[in-house]
Amino acid sequence: MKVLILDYGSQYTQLIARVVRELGYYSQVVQPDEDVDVSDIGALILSGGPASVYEPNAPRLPSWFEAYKGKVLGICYGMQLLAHEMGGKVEPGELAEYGRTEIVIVEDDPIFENVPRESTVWMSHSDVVKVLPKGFKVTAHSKNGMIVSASDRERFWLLQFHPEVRHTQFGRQMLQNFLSRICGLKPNWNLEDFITQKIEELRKELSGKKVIAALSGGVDSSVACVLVHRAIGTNLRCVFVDHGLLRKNEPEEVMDVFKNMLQLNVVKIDARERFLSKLKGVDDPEKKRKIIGEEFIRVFEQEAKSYGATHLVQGTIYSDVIESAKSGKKTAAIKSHHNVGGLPEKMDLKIVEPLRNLFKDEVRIVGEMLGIPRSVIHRQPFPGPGLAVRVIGPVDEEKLDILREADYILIETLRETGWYEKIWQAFAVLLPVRSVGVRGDRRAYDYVLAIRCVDSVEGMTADWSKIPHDVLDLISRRILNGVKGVGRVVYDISSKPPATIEWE
Ligand SMILES: Nc1ncnc2c1ncn2[C@@H]1O[C@H](COP(=O)(O)OP(=O)(O)OP(=O)(O)O)[C@@H](O)[C@H]1O
Ligand SMILES: O=c1[nH]c(=O)c2[nH+]cn([C@@H]3O[C@H](COP(=O)(O)O)[C@@H](O)[C@H]3O)c2[nH]1
Ligand SMILES: NC(=O)CC[C@H](N)C(=O)O
Ligand SMILES: [Mg+2]
Repeated sequence: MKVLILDYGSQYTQLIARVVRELGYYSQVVQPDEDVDVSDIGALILSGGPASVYEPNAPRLPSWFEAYKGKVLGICYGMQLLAHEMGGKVEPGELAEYGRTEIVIVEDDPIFENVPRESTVWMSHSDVVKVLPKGFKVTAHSKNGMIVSASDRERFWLLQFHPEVRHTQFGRQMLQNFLSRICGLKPNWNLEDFITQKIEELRKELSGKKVIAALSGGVDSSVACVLVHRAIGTNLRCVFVDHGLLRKNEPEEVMDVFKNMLQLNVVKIDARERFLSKLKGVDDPEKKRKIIGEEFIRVFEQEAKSYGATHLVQGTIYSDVIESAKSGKKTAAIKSHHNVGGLPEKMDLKIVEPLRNLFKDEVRIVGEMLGIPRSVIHRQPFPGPGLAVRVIGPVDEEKLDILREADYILIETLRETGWYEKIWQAFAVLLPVRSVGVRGDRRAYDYVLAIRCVDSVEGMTADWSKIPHDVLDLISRRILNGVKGVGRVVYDISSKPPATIEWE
């Protein structure tokens, strides 16, 4: 039995799924227009969302909703939608509530077991449920008198606030109450069982077959490769592409870890020449990304052929799956992310995605259990197109060398000062701008280098990291003294949105 989460577009939908899993219950996120098997749902949670239920095109309950007879928790939009559909009244509120709100429980309810009468919750709404459907009772008010919680005590529990966010003091307790006391579920999700079952499944599917995997040395593809390796051993060939856009020492380090430490069958393809010649003179970021994606495909096609592979392993994780289900609906295209993601339609290989139901933090735990070194598991993310999107404008060897050296100094300094693991992602960007300086009484005219360090959770939003000035100072002096060609260092203080994390 699983906990099904209906995604009405909230920023926090994935967070609901994660908290539920942390509590020990298997959860899955689906869109309201997706088909599901209702017999397998142990509890249903409706997420929040940006729409207003009284608008004509607002998303509604799924077609299978009537067939589902179990208990339902509606959060924010989910609460408003249930109230509206069952004959209650939802209206624009006079004042919106964003952020911290104090609530008072006014009626005993199993969802509030072990929750004090007064506590702090996190809100993000402007609509309000003015009238509840018949049979419902208000169970908590906000201090300014709004209905923040209600239930019919049989099937439906409604919360106007977000129990899934950490700022809601007793949010986890409430979700735990819903799942165990109200729905009567027993914890059924742990990652050790996941590993054993997955290896068994992979063995059934792949034994006797030749399989290749795109290995970047990043967290996701590494864990996927090690898992498949456990299942089929040397019939797996991991393909690591050196496209000439990797960081200093990266090719050697990746080969050392996977070949020598983890004893995987891994080949490094030296594709520097073909990538760099295709990129020569190309200025437009999207064109650069497309060229790189295309070349990746060509390289993998060749490798699959020469190895006689029928299957390709990818490190797709659950947030990729949720995002791609959403995209194509009304999400604007900001940039083409290269995962080797375009592969499935264009190649004649079956795709194997052992991690497609796991979140990144779960992937990390699985990686640790599989004995992958900490240096890999806690590596900061690095984009498939590599340094090509960090040399702004046309890419050439000279610029790549400058950037490689500066990036190396940045990362080493962050490690030395204990900042590397505190920052979600840190890197240098070489700008196509020169600036005047003075070195030993001589005029200098060198490139400007930007440092980008961000705090984030999944990379969807980000803020620039508040690194102490003395650390920034050390980074700047070391780069200015140690990297020929860089004459000025600047720190990027843009959040995402409106900026993105990478500059291209
Ligand atoms: N240099 C490379 N050689 C082979 N495959 C690559 C390379 N770069 C990227 N890939 C493929 O593209 C996929 C997507 O890259 P992405 O950066 O999202 O994931 P990752 O590298 O596995 O993990 P992380 O998000 O931690 O960097 C990788 O899982 C890998 O399959
Ligand atoms: O595998 C990848 N292929 C790509 O093409 C790509 N572009 C950006 N990124 C990484 O994604 C996160 C968000 O980046 P943006 O804010 O720049 O979109 C950040 O972590 C970026 O490094 C990529 N990863
Ligand atoms: N976060 C939400 O679910 C918001 C619901 C609705 N759009 C409101 O503003 O009240
Ligand atoms: Mg990566």
